[in-house]
Amino acid sequence: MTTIQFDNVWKEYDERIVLERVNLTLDDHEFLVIIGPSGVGKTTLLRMLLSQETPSRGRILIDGEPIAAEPTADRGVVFQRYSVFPHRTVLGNVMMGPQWAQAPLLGRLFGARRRAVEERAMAMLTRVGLAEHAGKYPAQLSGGMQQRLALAQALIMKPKVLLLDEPFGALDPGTRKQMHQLVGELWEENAMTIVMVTHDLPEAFLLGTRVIAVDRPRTDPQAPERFGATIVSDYEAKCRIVRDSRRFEAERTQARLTLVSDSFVSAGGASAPALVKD
Ligand SMILES: Nc1ncnc2c1ncn2[C@@H]1O[C@H](COP(=O)(O)OP(=O)(O)OP(=O)(O)O)[C@@H](O)[C@H]1O
Repeated sequence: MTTIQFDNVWKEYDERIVLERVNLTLDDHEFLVIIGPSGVGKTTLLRMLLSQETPSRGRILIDGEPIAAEPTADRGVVFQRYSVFPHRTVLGNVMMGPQWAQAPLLGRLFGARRRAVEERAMAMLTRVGLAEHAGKYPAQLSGGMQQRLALAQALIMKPKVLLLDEPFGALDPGTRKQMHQLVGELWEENAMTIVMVTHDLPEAFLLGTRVIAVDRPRTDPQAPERFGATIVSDYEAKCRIVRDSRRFEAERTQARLTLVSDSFVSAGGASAPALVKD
């Protein structure tokens, strides 16, 4: 269960007001999409949700508590340009987060603990369709594959909130469509809250349960820094019945996955891949 609240949030850089009076309450398992003109402050909103920036005024609450001052593992992020590490293999990239979480000094695990993380990472790579590329380096992958890797890297940390900053902006239309499908499925399966920035309106309404437009409602041509942007429109992008039926479908899929993996364990005595679709 994750709720997010922006309570009269402002962001100023020196004399310049970028965002003002941002008030927003997000329900659990929402897929919020932020749209708006270039330079208006969309990424700044995401960066505040990651604790990479702090509000100049107001506060942000997650599950009713003030947001942590530092970035934490329960908030994952995928950027437009690849946030993966070029000198690590695909598998190495996905294993990195859990290894640092469990071994904060060395960033490396050994023995059974390493094998357990490797198994989880392989299951995640299977889920995003990259298992057969586990030994490759990011430069050997296409743009869409690199974004799937970035998603796997974020999701293995089981974030409560996933932040997506124009994650499909650099992809061709076909790959984009596949990524829409994948992100929609992962959102349902992982029961997390997603906040995504995009410039693509159809994409916003296809994926979002809620879409907000951010813009400057007033401007002073003599002093453009005087007024900031805020939420100027707020659309419920999917009616309750569509959301409920999608959730029902996801729960059915999850139940099938559990069944498949249980029968695999009892039949073979070995551990099953965590996520295998029938
Ligand atoms: N660290 C910073 N110091 C000063 N100004 C900044 C800083 N970070 C962002 N800004 C300014 O804040 C404004 C909003 O930037 P932001 O990147 O959030 O916009 P955006 O809506 O995401 O833009 P785009 O759609 O082009 O990515 C910009 O004018 C930018 O120059």
